[in-house]
Amino acid sequence: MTSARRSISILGSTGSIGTNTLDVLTHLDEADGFEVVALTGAGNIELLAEQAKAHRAKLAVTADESQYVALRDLLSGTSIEVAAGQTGLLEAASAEAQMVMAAIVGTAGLGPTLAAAKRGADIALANKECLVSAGDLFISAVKAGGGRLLPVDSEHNAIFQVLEENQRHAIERVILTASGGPFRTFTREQMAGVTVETARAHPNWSMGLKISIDSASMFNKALEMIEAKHLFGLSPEQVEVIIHPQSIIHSMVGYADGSVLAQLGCPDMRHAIGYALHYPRRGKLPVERLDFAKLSRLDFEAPDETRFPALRLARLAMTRGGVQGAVLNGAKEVALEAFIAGELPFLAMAEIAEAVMEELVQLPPATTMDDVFAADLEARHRAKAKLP
Ligand SMILES: NC(=O)C1=CN([C@@H]2O[C@H](COP(=O)(O)OP(=O)(O)OC[C@H]3O[C@@H](n4cnc5c(N)ncnc54)[C@H](OP(=O)(O)O)[C@@H]3O)[C@@H](O)[C@H]2O)C=CC1
Ligand SMILES: CC(=O)[C@@H](O)[C@H](O)COP(=O)(O)O
Ligand SMILES: [Mn+2]
Repeated sequence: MTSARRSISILGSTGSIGTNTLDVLTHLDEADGFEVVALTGAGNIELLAEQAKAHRAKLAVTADESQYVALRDLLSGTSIEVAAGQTGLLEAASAEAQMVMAAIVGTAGLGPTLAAAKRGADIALANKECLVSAGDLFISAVKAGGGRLLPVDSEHNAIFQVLEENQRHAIERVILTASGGPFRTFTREQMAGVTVETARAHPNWSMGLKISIDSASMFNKALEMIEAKHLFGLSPEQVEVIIHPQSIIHSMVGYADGSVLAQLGCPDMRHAIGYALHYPRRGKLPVERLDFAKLSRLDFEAPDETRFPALRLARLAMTRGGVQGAVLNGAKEVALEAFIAGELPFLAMAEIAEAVMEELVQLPPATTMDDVFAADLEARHRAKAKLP
């Protein structure tokens, strides 16, 4: 008896996670294969059209409404439907695919991912901002929809792999590994004048522009601390960070008996993506195998919250709770865009995020998603007002 092929939509298929996901799909055994339902991108419509044709997608969506006609022209003569804008993204998220890879960058991914979660799709979650901004409300939406939440962010995927469900009561801590980024050994004086080009040059991972710069400021790890808290139901004190410059250990779980379980692999996102696509089984993946003799050593250092204040801000956001995660992330996104545009120095990103968090410390906790979006918007307004 043959079982029906599973189906998947990829929100953000033209990005780093999106293209890696399509690559993994092409390498899956026939029995593990997926039909591709919807693919979405934003500015890169040539790649989106190419992907949609190659993977026989039913729907291709650009988030950029001004690109609708151009995308439609690129796909004319095919049976692939075309849509654009926020409505198009929601159409893609709502199309009947069993799994949705959430790989849009930033808070822009929250609305569409939520729509997919509410209709009960399994969510392969790369977009950490969903959990940073909406936290437990996002988890509740997934639970109410009835789909699975499969972490794709490499650290959280690692924890998911080694977290023994029947030992949940005995989890003492999770230890997120951090590469330290390109400025791991820099003084604050050295960091003051860094450029986008040096900040985007991650030592180990090939990723999109924004997450690469977030790794350099360690805002990426800050977001991941908040992501881990919500994903695994932890207290702020249970979330630790350790600098591990080689990015071979992707994270660890420490148990009440002192044992620490870790997941290791080469720094290649196809590990985490492939794990989510195969889940709950494991399957073959086209990734490099670790050669421990060549590796010879793994290093660790304590994180420095003075040089990388983003980590301190994450702890503040976790301890305060409420909408402080949404505020931190919204303000950070505005500051990051300004840094990328050459309008803000590197160290000012954390200064702006902290100032906005202090201004909005009294915002009440979110009871609905509208409260989350409102907090995000307010944080953006406040951050914009602080730009030079
Ligand atoms: N890259 C990685 O290895 C990892 C990424 N993540 C997380 O995964 C997410 C995606 O990251 P990454 O793949 O690096 O990002 P990229 O910048 O490479 O890709 C982002 C994707 O989102 C699309 N996009 C951009 N802006 C919008 C918008 N406003 N509305 C809708 N779609 C938009 C882009 O379209 P287009 O390119 O066509 O403009 C692209 O498809 C992020 O949340 C990141 O933090 C987590 C762990 C690892
Ligand atoms: C691949 C991945 O999950 C990234 O989030 C990565 O962890 C970034 O590296 P840093 O540890 O430098 O933030
Ligand atoms: Mn990560």
